[in-house]
Amino acid sequence: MVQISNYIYCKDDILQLDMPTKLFPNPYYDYPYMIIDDFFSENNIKELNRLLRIDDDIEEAKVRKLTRINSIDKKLDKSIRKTKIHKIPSKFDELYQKQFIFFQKRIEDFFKMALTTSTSVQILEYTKGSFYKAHSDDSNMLLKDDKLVGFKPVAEQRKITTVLFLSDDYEGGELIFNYLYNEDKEVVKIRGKKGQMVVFLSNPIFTHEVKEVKTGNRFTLVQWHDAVLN
Ligand SMILES: O=C(O)CCC(=O)C(=O)O
Ligand SMILES: [Fe+2]
Repeated sequence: MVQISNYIYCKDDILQLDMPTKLFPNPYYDYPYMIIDDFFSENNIKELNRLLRIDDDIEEAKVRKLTRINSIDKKLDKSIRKTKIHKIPSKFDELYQKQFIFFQKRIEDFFKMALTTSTSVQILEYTKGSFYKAHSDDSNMLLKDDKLVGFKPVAEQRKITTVLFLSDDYEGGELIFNYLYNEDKEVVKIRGKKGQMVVFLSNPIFTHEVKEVKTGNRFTLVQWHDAVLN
């Protein structure tokens, strides 16, 4: 294991792989990711949950599946991802933008980057049985005979991922960082409280997964951000 911050370690084998977008935050931090408490207030979360739970304008999420090296099939692949997507209600889109601008400087200082453009906001719903298998947000995994041999960037400017937890009344559904471990050599598992945002780098070191939801509904608001390094 290689220590990448005061309390977090990274598996050695992953570091040997071909990974053009590899990047780490400052190694002197306690954690290599940021947690922002109360990005949304309790009242806002409550109102947004009410709207989402009656919203039936949902879409099944698609995943770009890498079939052969250099060939990406955009088929819906249920073995990789099973989630639904909601549009953010417009009132909350404005509120989200306002809050994001408020926290942007802190995010930029933490990662020593300047954010440029961001994707539009997506609200994901994970009902019982939903999951999202291990993936990196800026690259596809390159497999050879079912063995991971490296990563191929799909979005080189994409540097930062934000996940805002909108609910916490569910079991399962942990956000796992597959290659990161704590001091007790346990894989890093995040169980965000509603209203909390987790901010992490989008590169393969921060490959992540959402474990299957066992009960309840897990809602997250995700966004990917392009940035330039300071
Ligand atoms: O729902 C989550 O916690 C993570 C979603 C995710 O990894 C993504 O959309 O890229
Ligand atoms: Fe992701």
